[in-house]
Amino acid sequence: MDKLTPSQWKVVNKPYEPASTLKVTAGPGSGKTLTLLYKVLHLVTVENIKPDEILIFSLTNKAVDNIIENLLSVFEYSHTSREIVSQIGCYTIHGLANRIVVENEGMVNIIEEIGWRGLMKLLPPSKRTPHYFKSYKELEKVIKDYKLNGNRSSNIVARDANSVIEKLVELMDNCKVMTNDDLIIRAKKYLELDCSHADASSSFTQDLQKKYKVVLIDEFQDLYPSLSPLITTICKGKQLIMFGDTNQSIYEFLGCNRQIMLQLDNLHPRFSTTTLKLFDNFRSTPEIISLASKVINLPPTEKPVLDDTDETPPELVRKLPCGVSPQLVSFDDLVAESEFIIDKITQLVCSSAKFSDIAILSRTNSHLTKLASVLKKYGIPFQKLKSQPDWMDDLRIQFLLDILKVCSLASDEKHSHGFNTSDKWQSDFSLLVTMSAIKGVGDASIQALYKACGLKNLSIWKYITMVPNFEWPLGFSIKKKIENYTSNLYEMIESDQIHQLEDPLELIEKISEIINNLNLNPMYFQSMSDSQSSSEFKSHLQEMAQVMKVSKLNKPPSISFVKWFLETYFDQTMTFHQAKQTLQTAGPGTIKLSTIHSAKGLEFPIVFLTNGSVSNFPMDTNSLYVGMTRARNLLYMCNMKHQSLVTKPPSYSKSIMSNEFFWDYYRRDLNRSASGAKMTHDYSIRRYNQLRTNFGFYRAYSSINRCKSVFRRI
Ligand SMILES: Nc1ncnc2c1ncn2[C@@H]1O[C@H](COP(=O)(O)OP(=O)(O)OP(=O)(O)O)[C@@H](O)[C@H]1O
Repeated sequence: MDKLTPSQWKVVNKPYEPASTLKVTAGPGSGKTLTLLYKVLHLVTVENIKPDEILIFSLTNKAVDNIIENLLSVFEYSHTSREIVSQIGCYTIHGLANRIVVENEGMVNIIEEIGWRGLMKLLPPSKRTPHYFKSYKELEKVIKDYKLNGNRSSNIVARDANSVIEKLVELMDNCKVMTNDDLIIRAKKYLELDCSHADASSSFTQDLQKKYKVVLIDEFQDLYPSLSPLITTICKGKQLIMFGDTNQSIYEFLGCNRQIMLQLDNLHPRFSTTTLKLFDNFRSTPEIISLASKVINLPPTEKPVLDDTDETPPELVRKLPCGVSPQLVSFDDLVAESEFIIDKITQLVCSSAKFSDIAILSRTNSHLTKLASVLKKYGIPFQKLKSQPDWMDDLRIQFLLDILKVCSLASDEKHSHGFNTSDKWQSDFSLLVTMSAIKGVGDASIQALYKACGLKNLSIWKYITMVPNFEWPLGFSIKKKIENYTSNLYEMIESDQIHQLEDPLELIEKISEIINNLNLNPMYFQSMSDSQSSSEFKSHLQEMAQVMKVSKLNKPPSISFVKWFLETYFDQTMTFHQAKQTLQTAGPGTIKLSTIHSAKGLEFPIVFLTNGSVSNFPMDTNSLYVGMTRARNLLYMCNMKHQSLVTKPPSYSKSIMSNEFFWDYYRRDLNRSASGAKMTHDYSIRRYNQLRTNFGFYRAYSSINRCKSVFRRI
């Protein structure tokens, strides 16, 4: 058990008090997450708060996974630690909102790329001039703006296009298609509704209103204004304990953090609000802290300034210098950058580092993908840390899920007889999305069909299966294509087969067969990166099948398998993803690849921080600060463009290998015994030299750019 410092104890020992706020502010590596964990332990063991009365929030799945994993070790003294931890509510804010909404409304669609592109198909051609919606991203922005501000929208396009946007929003509402912001607003609405009927049977929504006594928020600097309605509703009247560091705020593009913090600061009366600070830094070497402070513009040897809310003695804990400063290097291209990274990794693992000590952090996912393919070529084991598994981002899988939704929802529509029930239309959205992927079915046909359904007051599925085709306002060849679509899905929907299939593999097989017969337009999936090859699709399909198998095991008897999977696959995937990543960490070491955003709250002994191999885009200060402060001992920074940093081309050096002082320091820092350093220095150098010859690293890291003039002449 780590020995807490007096300032950490002060946070932990602050007594439980309903309707109060405790705000803990502290820099990176000061032990905020650790203090949060011990605070939970204290609440359960000393304050007699039951585990199921404690709710913990963070913004990213990774941060939530990290908290759950560490809670297990904090409670390990108890033989029921797993049970205790499983009772503590630990969620991302969107995960929690999703659960509330699904509990109250059944299956909902969170709109993603494929859905926005489907909606684009419904825009009248005149509105599809470049002036209006050049891309689905632009449409997404306008719809979000319209939902927030309606006719008051400051966006001219949203106001101009109002009637079109209005129709799209209506379709989204009818089909329960939501943006993440809608999800938050809907969840808040259900929390308020539940308040009014006190004796409704127990539910997740009610637990949130009545059961929880303490809400802990990790990384409060990541909150943004649209989360405010839900968070303030949940926290009001409870003890709110929040931890954060404004310098690490990297979600400002989603809105101003200060705005929501003001609301949270004023949630409870001033006399019930306390702010405490932690000043120590247990993570990074003074060399790293000094450079990071320069970036964020803090005096490096900042003495804590005490304010009237904090009498904590400034007993600073800092690591001793390690003797190696962060290295800043710049490159002409990806080849030179990756040679540098591979060479350094080789030196490090030929010394005392393990692959699992190393992380490569980048601003963008696309740069990570390029580096991943380089690591693969050199046979270096790596693992991508992602907030959600790759299969969920694969457009082909999203299409498959949409076909499942069409089948399930259209089949339900058969049983809905009320004229104004919302489930009468629910399949429309997924049906439009999937139909518009058929070769030769253009925007005009989709629009004409959708309009005709509106006039008949029928869902699209009912229209194309009940209305004779000579009434359809479509040309002959389009009619044939739509009939082909209908006949492929007909049996699955009309004979209720979709709700009878209980075997995940059989279900995938049947749906794949349908998709295979649909004559899809390959251009529809064009925006997928090259890396999403067919072998990747196969492995994504296998991963989805694994999640399906897990959901099959926990499916309640009262619901069909497909419905259960579609309602819960988001939650189930996250649980499965977390379990899988834990297993991978336990196996042979792998280098971690992550965006800076996904690495929030994590730490690694060695970090390569890269801004992209040829990027001229300066890294924003807070992201740079977050990236740098993930490192405990060694930090390499590639192509960093920032006013406070000076980079230079790398010169070839292997001095880190012979720095015995550093490697002693390193092993002590990670609590590794010297016997763990089984290789002698000479042996390490011999091994490295051999690998260097194999890999072809010589005196400098070669740049293809320099050879460009030669290529031009050829
Ligand atoms: N009192 C302590 N004694 C020893 N080590 C500690 C102590 N408190 C924290 N640590 C260690 O310091 C490191 C950083 O702690 P933690 O991750 O909780 O920091 P943080 O403030 O949440 O950082 P960030 O803001 O970057 O997410 C961890 O390795 C943790 O185990």
